[in-house]
Amino acid sequence: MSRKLIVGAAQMGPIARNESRKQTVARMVDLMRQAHARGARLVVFPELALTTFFPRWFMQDQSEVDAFFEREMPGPETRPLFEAARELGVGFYLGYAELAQQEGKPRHFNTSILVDTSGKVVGKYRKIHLPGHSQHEPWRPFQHLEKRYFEPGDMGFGTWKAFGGTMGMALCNDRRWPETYRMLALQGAELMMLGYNTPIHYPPVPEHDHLQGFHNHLCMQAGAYQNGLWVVGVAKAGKEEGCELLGQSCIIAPTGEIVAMAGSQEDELITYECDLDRTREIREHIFNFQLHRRPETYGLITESG
Ligand SMILES: NC(=O)N[C@@H](C(=O)O)c1ccc(O)cc1
Repeated sequence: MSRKLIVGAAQMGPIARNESRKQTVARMVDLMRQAHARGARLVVFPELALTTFFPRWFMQDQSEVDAFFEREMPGPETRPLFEAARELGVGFYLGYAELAQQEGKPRHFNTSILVDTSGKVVGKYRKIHLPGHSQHEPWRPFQHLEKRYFEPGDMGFGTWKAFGGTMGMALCNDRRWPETYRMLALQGAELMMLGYNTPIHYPPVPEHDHLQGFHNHLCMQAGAYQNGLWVVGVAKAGKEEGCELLGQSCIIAPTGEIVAMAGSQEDELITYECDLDRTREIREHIFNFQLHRRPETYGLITESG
């Protein structure tokens, strides 16, 4: 199998609170068709791609919260994505809010799945680094209640053999933590897929608002280079329910170079032919883990506190 994989980063523009799953999924299938026309075999969608970014609202009624969650995947409204994968031979990464039943209890996760070109789910990841807060903070112009509506992922960081390589998944805030990339690279990841929803306005430290775009690329470019992997970072962008979300979706080579970037705040597909063998330029040389890492000195990193 070829080690060259044309990957699409399917940035999405705003999703209104009252937009139905059916409408959103139709937008996504359209992006998959564009990807197919450009020869892509894998499309990466944003985090929580099926609905508006609901953690911006404080809700006390759990049924109101649960309306943003998927109880099955695929379900009736998301099935067209899986059918399109099969029809077009285009797999996808999808971020969504997952309501699972584990040992008879409801569990809420911020989840991504990897679906192959036959429409089969081959991997699942549950977001580990949940940002924000868990209580209503009325002083904020909008909330960021991920810590209220989700629990931290319970599956760890994983990789999957698919699309001719070793694929890793992460979600949004995970990209700011170097451990994310290293955990994936140590498991052989050659390409990391990551969807994000990043408000430009950061209420606790507004003097950093103008740095959102810089910090977004800074951490993903560093993560790609220091771990010798491709990074595909995909935004839900634009002014969503009055809240400005960062765009700048991008594909980053293992050298840390941005090789493709979205230029709009709307639904926009960017593609690039990623040669998975290019990971070797880094991993067999400057960051040859076997030769140069000194894990015996890194113990503090895994101690809590
Ligand atoms: N969906 C996310 O994980 N978003 C976070 C991020 O981009 O790291 C984020 C950004 C700004 C905040 O005020 C809170 C959280």
